[in-house]
Amino acid sequence: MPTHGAAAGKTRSRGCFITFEGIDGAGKSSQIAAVVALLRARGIDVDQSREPGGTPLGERLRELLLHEPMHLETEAMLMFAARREHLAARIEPALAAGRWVVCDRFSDATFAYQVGGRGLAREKFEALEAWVHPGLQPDLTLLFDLPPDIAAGRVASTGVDPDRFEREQRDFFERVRGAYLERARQAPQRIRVIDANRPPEVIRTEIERIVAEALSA
Ligand SMILES: Nc1ncnc2c1ncn2[C@@H]1O[C@H](COP(=O)(O)OP(=O)(O)O)[C@@H](O)[C@H]1O
Ligand SMILES: Cc1cn([C@H]2C[C@H](O)[C@@H](COP(=O)(O)OP(=O)(O)O)O2)c(=O)[nH]c1=O
Repeated sequence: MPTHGAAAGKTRSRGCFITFEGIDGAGKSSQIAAVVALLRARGIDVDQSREPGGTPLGERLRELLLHEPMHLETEAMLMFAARREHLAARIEPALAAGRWVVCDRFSDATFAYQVGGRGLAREKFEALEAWVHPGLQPDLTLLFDLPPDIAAGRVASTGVDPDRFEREQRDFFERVRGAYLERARQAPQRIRVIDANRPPEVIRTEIERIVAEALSA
């Protein structure tokens, strides 16, 4: 974990990159604001963002990705095109300036949804990842893990019209969940699996402990 020199009043160092992941309805959006508030209360300069999106172009690509039917490989490449722009225009400059970046989803989501959920060839995912962000991964990823039937119930209860991904069936989300857990097993130091089938306050306490650990590392 990089030092948080700006917060501690030491020499400014590279910022920390934290991502949130999980299937739709896992509850990550509800917790991101709390983490950002916690970090800001500690004097850390935080840029909160999301994928797909995070830049004007990325948000336009998000609209297409969430609503326009397309080939699986088009979908994967557009996710990485939006990410390339996001890294160049926002993430890299922020981290280089010592700001922290808290992002709702990153490349683990492409592994989970496009490789796990849709069946994109792994080598194609790996090639895109190596092209778009060689040597860069989040410093910490909080993976919200939840059975798909419970997550689907939560999504339905919001009353918001489901997008192209949210309309997928349970077996799709079983594969997405499995791919996320596989990715977590490959990078256990970086990806912390959170049992999201608990009350929000309990999850929040656990996340605050993990982030506090990151702060003191
Ligand atoms: N731990 C939780 N227990 C029960 N309901 C939750 C929990 N966390 C979030 N929710 C509810 O589930 C819905 C989806 O949560 P949200 O944070 O938008 O999920 P995500 O961003 O992971 O798709 C919202 O209505 C939210 O209030
Ligand atoms: C970043 C990313 C998102 N997605 C999908 C997951 C989500 O269904 C959708 C939008 O993400 P998000 O806004 O996080 O959805 P929600 O808040 O409802 O959980 O995009 C991918 O399929 N691949 C990706 O690389």
